Amino acid sequence: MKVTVVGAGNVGATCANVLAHRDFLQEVVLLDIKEGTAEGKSLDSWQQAPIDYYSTKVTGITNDYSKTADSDVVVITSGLPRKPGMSRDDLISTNANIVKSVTESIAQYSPHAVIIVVSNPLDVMTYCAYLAAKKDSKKVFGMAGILDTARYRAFLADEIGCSPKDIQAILMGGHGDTMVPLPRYTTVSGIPVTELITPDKLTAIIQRTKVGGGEIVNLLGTSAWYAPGAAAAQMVEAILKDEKRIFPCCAWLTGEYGFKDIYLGVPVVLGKNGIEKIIELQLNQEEKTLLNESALHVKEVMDVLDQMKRVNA
Ligand SMILES: NC(=O)C1=CN([C@@H]2O[C@H](COP(=O)(O)OP(=O)(O)OC[C@H]3O[C@@H](n4cnc5c(N)ncnc54)[C@H](O)[C@@H]3O)[C@@H](O)[C@H]2O)C=CC1
Ligand SMILES: O=C([O-])CC(=O)C(=O)O
Repeated sequence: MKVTVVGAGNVGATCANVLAHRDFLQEVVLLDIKEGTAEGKSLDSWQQAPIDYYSTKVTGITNDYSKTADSDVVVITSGLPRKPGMSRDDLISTNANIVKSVTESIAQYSPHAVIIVVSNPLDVMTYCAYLAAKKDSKKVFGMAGILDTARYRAFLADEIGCSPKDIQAILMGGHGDTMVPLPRYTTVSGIPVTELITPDKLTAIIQRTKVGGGEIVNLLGTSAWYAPGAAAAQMVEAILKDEKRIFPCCAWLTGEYGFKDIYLGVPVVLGKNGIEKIIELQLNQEEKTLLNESALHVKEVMDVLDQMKRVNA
């Protein structure tokens, strides 16, 4: 089994390193456009192997896509991260060019690969990769929901005073400040979260989750990478081990939840074929309204991408 991670920056290198630690892959290729970056981080990862006991070697490559040939899964993390004061949407023009050209190269050498997009603005970059890959949408999807629910779960664990392992949650919508955490579908080892936390505290945690990416950008001057890299690796593992895990992922909708022709975060089953099923929850009116607002925002930014394509055509 072969995995390629494109972009050996903070998120991509973390993802490759987490995959190496999982120790189930024959090959992980880490590719970057910047000479030496992928090679250096791969070497560092291999020198960690005797300490942390794994045998999966990451191979670093500068921009030679022939070395990525026949990958089973490709994770695209190439692109600019935002800086304080920026929104994810501000990255659209630079990152759309990068994601389009990377996806075309990947499609040429690994026509059957499942593609997981991480670059921002996530929902629209996933759409961009889908257009460039020209393949079944069940094999082109985005990572955001695992990260966003992980933040929500971590904040809840702090507040409740329990292990984050025991918090199950789902969250939907775009990967932006309009995302929709779902307290009705949040439990702590089966106990409804509302029995363990006051409504005010829960509302504050939902709000903090929505701007969780920005909180880290303001602290670091760039965006997060440990949790995002691990989240993408978790998706890779679910696919290659055919685990049928249920995660919130950014998926192409064809009528689910009343939406068509849009990439949006929804619960899916992940297995060897990529997205094997989109799960449709019975949302209440308030949840539907929030999801509609989020979808409207994503659609607006998708329209910007379509407009850019027309100008560049
Ligand atoms: N979906 C999500 O939840 C998250 C998304 N992100 C996004 O992931 C992306 C990467 O973030 P970081 O790793 O922190 O950025 P980074 O700047 O550390 O790394 C990006 C890497 O992409 C490389 N790159 C640029 N153009 C390339 C090309 N054409 N081909 C190959 N490599 C290329 C750069 O040389 C750099 O090493 C950003 O767009 C960021 O906003 C970050 C965190 C979470
Ligand atoms: O906030 C950002 O720009 C990066 C990202 O998507 C996240 O960490 O959620």
